[in-house]
Amino acid sequence: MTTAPLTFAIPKGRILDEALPLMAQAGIVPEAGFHDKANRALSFACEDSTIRLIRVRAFDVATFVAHGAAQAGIVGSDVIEEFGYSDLYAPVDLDIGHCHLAIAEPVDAACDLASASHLRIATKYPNITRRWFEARGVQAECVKLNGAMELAPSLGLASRIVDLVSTGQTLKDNGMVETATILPVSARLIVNRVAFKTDSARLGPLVERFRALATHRQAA
Ligand SMILES: Nc1ncnc2c1ncn2[C@@H]1O[C@H](COP(=O)(O)OP(=O)(O)OP(=O)(O)O)[C@@H](O)[C@H]1O
Ligand SMILES: O=P(O)(O)OC[C@H]1O[C@H](OP(=O)(O)OP(=O)(O)O)[C@H](O)[C@@H]1O
Repeated sequence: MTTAPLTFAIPKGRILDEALPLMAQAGIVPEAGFHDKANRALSFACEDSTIRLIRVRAFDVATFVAHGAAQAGIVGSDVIEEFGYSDLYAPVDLDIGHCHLAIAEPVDAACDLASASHLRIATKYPNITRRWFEARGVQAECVKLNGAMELAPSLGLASRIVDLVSTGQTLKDNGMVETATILPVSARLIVNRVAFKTDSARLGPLVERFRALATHRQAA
């Protein structure tokens, strides 16, 4: 009987450049076609034929793995927190993809965050945002956007945004200032909990390889 390859999900964009060298050290090396920008394929064989890669949007990495369509993957802790999938196990902080989730407002914001009881906030992270404000007695009405959050205040869509910040350049270039940090973010190895039990022979060593690499990076 031939066993199906393990499906390993990775995000298309930012994390990928940092994740690929780490994956290679853990024995996951995609076929050459993966690096061809003109290639529209979404699923790729690996040098190790027991693993195949799928390249999907960051939020979808968590969904594929939580539902068992992929058995493991790499995703930001922001995405893990936002979904809160109980079927996801995130055993290793990979120490890559560092940024943070923050509240930001226009430099000349009219209303004071401390005295507000209700706020309209543009974000890709409505669950994290609602929870954070609720814990501080503020009702957050979230307008879900998928990008370009920084435009929302100047166009009257929301008074604040909750978005990822890395260098702070995007906020600066759009006349905004960070007022609070909600969550530090880094990329994690994620595994489907059921698969981790039923396919421990393959997933156990894979997790251990990434764990050893992360420990080594953090010690360096
Ligand atoms: N400056 C940053 N801005 C956004 N995300 C960052 C940044 N630095 C690290 N990240 C991480 O990268 C992840 C986004 O990954 P990536 O860009 O691969 O997603 P994507 O699939 O291209 O996103 P989208 O679905 O928004 O198009 C975030 O979830 C976060 O964990
Ligand atoms: O602090 P900085 O270094 O400027 O990075 C932060 C920006 O990066 C992300 O956007 P991204 O470039 O991923 O595009 P997006 O708007 O499509 O999410 C994020 O949403 C911010 O807009």
